[in-house]
Amino acid sequence: MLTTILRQLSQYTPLHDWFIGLSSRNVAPVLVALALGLGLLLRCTMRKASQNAWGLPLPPGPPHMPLVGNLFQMPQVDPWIVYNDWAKKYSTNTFSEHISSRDITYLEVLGQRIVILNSVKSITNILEKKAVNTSERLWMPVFDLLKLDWSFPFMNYTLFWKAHRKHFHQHLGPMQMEIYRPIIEDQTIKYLRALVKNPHDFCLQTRSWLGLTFMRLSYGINDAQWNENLIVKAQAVHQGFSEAAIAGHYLVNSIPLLRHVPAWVPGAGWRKRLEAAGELSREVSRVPFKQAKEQVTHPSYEERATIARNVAAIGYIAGADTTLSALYGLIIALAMHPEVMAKAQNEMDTSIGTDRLPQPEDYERLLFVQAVVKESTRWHTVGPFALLHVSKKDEHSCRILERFPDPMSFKPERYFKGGKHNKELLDPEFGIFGYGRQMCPGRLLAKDIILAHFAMCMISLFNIKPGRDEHGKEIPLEYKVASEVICTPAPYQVEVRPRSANDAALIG
Ligand code: HEM
Repeated sequence: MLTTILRQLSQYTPLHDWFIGLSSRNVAPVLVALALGLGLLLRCTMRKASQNAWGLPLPPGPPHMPLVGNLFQMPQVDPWIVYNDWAKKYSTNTFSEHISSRDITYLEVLGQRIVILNSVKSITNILEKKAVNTSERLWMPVFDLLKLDWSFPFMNYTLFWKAHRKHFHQHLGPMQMEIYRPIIEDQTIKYLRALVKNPHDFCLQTRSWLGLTFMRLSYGINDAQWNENLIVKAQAVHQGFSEAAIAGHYLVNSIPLLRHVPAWVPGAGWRKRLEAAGELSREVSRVPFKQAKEQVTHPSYEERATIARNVAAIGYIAGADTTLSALYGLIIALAMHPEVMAKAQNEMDTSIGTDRLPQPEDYERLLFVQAVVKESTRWHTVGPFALLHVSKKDEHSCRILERFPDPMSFKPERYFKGGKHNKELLDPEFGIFGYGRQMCPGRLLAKDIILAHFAMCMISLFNIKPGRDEHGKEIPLEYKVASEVICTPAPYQVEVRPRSANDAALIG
């Protein structure tokens, strides 16, 4: 039995061939070796886990620690490269005669079938046309400990999920953007003023601006301290979920029985951390809604309380880090391509002048700025694999690649042909926000923040350049991603300064 489990688990490690030869007689020394290895591994990951990719301290509290860290994780190669190789090796055409074999990769891991969709055609056929069958979610054992039953991105395709979706649309549809703009604008102005005074903390300030904006939008409370306290807790829940959702991060996801290991058992510290995060998750999903309801009138409070509070609570958790990652992608793209920045600034100066701040209405006219944002969301894809879709019947899950010529280059010009919109090219928006019935319901808000507020303000008011070291020498920028559930550019340093004194004065 033990040897079988070890052989199965070893599929994820470079030791697979060795484990195949394992017999029940030599299993004891292997277990001792594994225990020692595990101890070492936990020590290493513990040090790493005290900071996130951007070097920002993680919020206090749990759960920053995987049980079996990197042992079962994919090798440190960009996952899309691995999936592309798999597409060549393991493609199949079992599912439909209309889809070619390179469109789909079919794998079986620990008895679980995984289907990777490699093309727009297979995604449309499977996740959109057959959405009734392919819109379930994967519930992991660790989610029970994290008490994520309120979190609707993990709900199956049920009436309860539909009620959440409807509520989300009612409050984040195109008409509602007008209601939210004053809040976004107020927070944006505060952020830009702070940035002019202190351009060094660009990354932290951008994060804080988005966090406060999302909390204000979710609960309607304009109290920075209240919102900040809540952000710290929501961030801990988000971190817990992000780690839990990475395949192989928690052994309990592969061996659900481990859920029942009591927290006092030596080595079960992971359970304590998950349980503490679970308590925070309950708190975040209930308490702020109750407090806010006592303080403000917010349109959503009139609705069914459970759904309204679940939707409010997920706004920050699903929206803030995804949007932040997209902004970090845009910023590094601009800093690495001064010619693109100059062309976008020129378009803004000629279309709206230099004597006022850009307004959301302006962006319809700014075709090149729009192309810059489009290209940055393609070049730096925040969720390259969306969230897993699970099928009810024997069908499928996830997604990937459609070809753009020279895909690794940042070229907003690719969206134009003969001076006009290039209709031959796939709109990168296909895919960025997911597929079918579970396509991201926050996409209008995300686009509003990214384009109508952030991109226009940054491009028209600031110059963004590579950062400098203590000798004043430019630090070369390199785009790499720290790939997890949400892909974030690896930390980089940029210099963000107003283009002129006049620009700084416009912010007040
Ligand atoms: C650039 C920013 C964003 C990106 C790239 C993004 C991307 C995604 C993706 C890929 C999915 C999975 C869709 C699928 O399963 O096929 C998703 C789902 C979701 N997103 Fe977003 N998102 C962003 C911003 C937001 C914002 C601002 C909010 C909330 C205000 C939000 C709320 C949600 C929710 C609630 C779901 C789950 C939907 C469901 O399961 O029915 N997202 N998002």
